[in-house]
Amino acid sequence: MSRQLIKDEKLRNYINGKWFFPSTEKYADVKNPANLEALVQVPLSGEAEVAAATGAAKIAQKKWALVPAPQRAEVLYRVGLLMKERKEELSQLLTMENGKVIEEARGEVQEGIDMAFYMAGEGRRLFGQTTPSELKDKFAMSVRAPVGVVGIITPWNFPIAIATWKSFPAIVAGNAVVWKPATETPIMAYELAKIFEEAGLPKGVINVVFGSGSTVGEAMLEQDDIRVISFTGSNDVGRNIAAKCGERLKKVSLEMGGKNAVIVMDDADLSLAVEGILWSAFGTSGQRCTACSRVMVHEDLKEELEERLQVEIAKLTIGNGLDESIKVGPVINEHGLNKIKQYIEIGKDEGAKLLTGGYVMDSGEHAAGNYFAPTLFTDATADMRIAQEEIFGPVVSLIPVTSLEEAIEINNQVEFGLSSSIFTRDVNKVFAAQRDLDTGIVYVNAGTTGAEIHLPFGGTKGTGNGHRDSGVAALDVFTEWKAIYVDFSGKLQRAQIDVE
Ligand SMILES: NC(=O)C1=CN([C@@H]2O[C@H](COP(=O)(O)OP(=O)(O)OC[C@H]3O[C@@H](n4cnc5c(N)ncnc54)[C@H](O)[C@@H]3O)[C@@H](O)[C@H]2O)C=CC1
Ligand SMILES: O=C(O)[C@H](O)CS(=O)(=O)O
Repeated sequence: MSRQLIKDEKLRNYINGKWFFPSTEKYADVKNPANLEALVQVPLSGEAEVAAATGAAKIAQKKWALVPAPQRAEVLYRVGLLMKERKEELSQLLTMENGKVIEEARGEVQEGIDMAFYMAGEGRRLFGQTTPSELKDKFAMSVRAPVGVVGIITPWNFPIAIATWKSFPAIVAGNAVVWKPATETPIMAYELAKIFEEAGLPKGVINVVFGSGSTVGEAMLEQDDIRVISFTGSNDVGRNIAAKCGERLKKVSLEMGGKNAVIVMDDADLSLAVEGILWSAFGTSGQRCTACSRVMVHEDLKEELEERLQVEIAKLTIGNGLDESIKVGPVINEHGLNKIKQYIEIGKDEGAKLLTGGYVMDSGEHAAGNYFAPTLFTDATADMRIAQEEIFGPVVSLIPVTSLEEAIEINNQVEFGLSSSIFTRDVNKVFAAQRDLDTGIVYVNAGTTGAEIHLPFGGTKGTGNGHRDSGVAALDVFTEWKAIYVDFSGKLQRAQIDVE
C-alpha cells in the first residue's frame, strides 16, 4: 500500500518554480533501508543547477523581502496546514526512505508542522529594539533585515524536520533559499517543495537542488550570492564548509555531531531512567545527533541498571518501521552498518564488556535490510574510543562513577557538547548539573532526545560554531541587524548635548 505513495520514479529539481530533470542526466537509486527495495531515483545534479537556483533565488528575494512579514507568514501557515493534512502520508514516506519507525516519523513530521506555525507567528513579531538616542529629537532603533540568498544543506537522519528548522525562519525573515538535501532521503525534500508550491510561495523563493555533497554542496559554497550556509551533518564536512566559507567571508551556521550522555545518580527513579535510556539510545536506531551513547551510572545502581536494561532490550522488536509493533528500525545503509560493526570491535579490544547485541541481524525477516542489534556495553571508561567518538547507531556504553562531580567531568571530556541528561530526585544535584554540564541542551529526568521547536537547538564545542537552529535564535542566522537613526530636529546634530 505505502509503495503506491510514490508517484514519480525519477525526482526532479525545483528551480524558479519549475521542475527540472538534471542537466547531467545522472541519478542514484534510493533504497528503503528496511528491505532494500528501490524507491526512487534522485538526480545527481551539477554546478549548472546550483548557479540557476542561486540566480533565481537572487531575483526572487528582492521582491520577497518587500512582501510584509505577516503576509510572508501566511504562506508558511498554509504550508503548516498542508503538512498537517498530509501528515500520515508524509510519515509513511519518511519511514520508507529513512527507516525510522512510523511513530517517530509522525513525530518528525509534527516537528515540521509545529515549526511552520511557530515561524508563521514570527511574521508578526520579528522584534527589533528601540532605544533612547544620545541626541535630542532623534529616534534610534534596530530591525532584522534579511541576509539575501541562503544555502541550506541537510542530513538524512531528520530529512524533513531539520529542513523546516532552517528554511522556515529563512523564508519568514525575507530570504530566498537554495536547498541541498541528503541524497539518501530526497523524498521528503521533494514533497516539501511540492507543498511550498501548493501553498503559493512565489517562484524562486525556495529552490531544491538534489545531488552529492562534493558537487552540489561544494558548488553552493562557491556562489558569492549565497550569503549564509546553514548546515547540519558530520564534523568533517562541517569543518570543510567553515574553512571554505571563511575564505569568502560567508556566514556559516553549523550543527554537527554529539556524544550525549545520561547520568544516573544513586537516588534516581530507576524505572524512569531505564525508559529514558532505551528511548534515547535505540530510538531512530541511535541515529540522532542527540542519541544517548554513554551512561554514567552511580556504582551502587550499576548492576541493577545492567540487568534491567538487558531485560528491556530483549523486548525490543526490530524490523520494518511501517509495522506499528516495531520499536527499532534499520540503520540507513551498509556504510552505517559497517561503521557500527567497527566500533563493536574497538569496544571489545579496549576492554569494555559486551552485555548484549553487537552484531548485524542478517537472517530471516532481517536478511534484506540494514539491521543492527541494540547493543549494550558495560565497564567502559571515559577515555575509550566508544566513549569518545560518535557511533551513530544503536550502541550504548555504561561507565560506572562514584559521584556527580565525576559524572559531570566525564560528560564534559568529549569533543562534542550537544545534549546531556541527569536522573536524580535531589534538587541540589539538578541545579548543579544544569549549570556544569557543558552541552547546549540539558534534560532532567528525561533522556537526551526530544527537543521542542521553540527552544534553541544546538551545542557547544565541536558540535557547532555558536549558532542555533530552532526557536527565535534561528532568526539570528538568517537576519542581519540594521541600526536606524531618525533625526527630526531639522538640523545636523553632531555632538551629544551637555545636560545643564
Ligand atoms: N547537531 C545537529 O543538529 C545534528 C547533527 N547531525 C549529524 O549529521 C551526521 C549524519 O548526517 P550525514 O548526512 O551522514 O552527514 P554528512 O555530513 O555526510 O552530510 C550532511 C549533508 O552535507 C552534504 N555534504 C557532504 N559533503 C559535502 C561537502 N563537501 N560540501 C557541502 N556539503 C556536503 C551531504 O550531501 C548532506 O546533504 C552525524 O554526524 C550527526 O551527528 C545530524 C542531525 C542533527
Ligand atoms: O536532529 C535530531 O537529532 C533531533 O531532531 C533532535 S531530538 O528530537 O533528538 O531532540
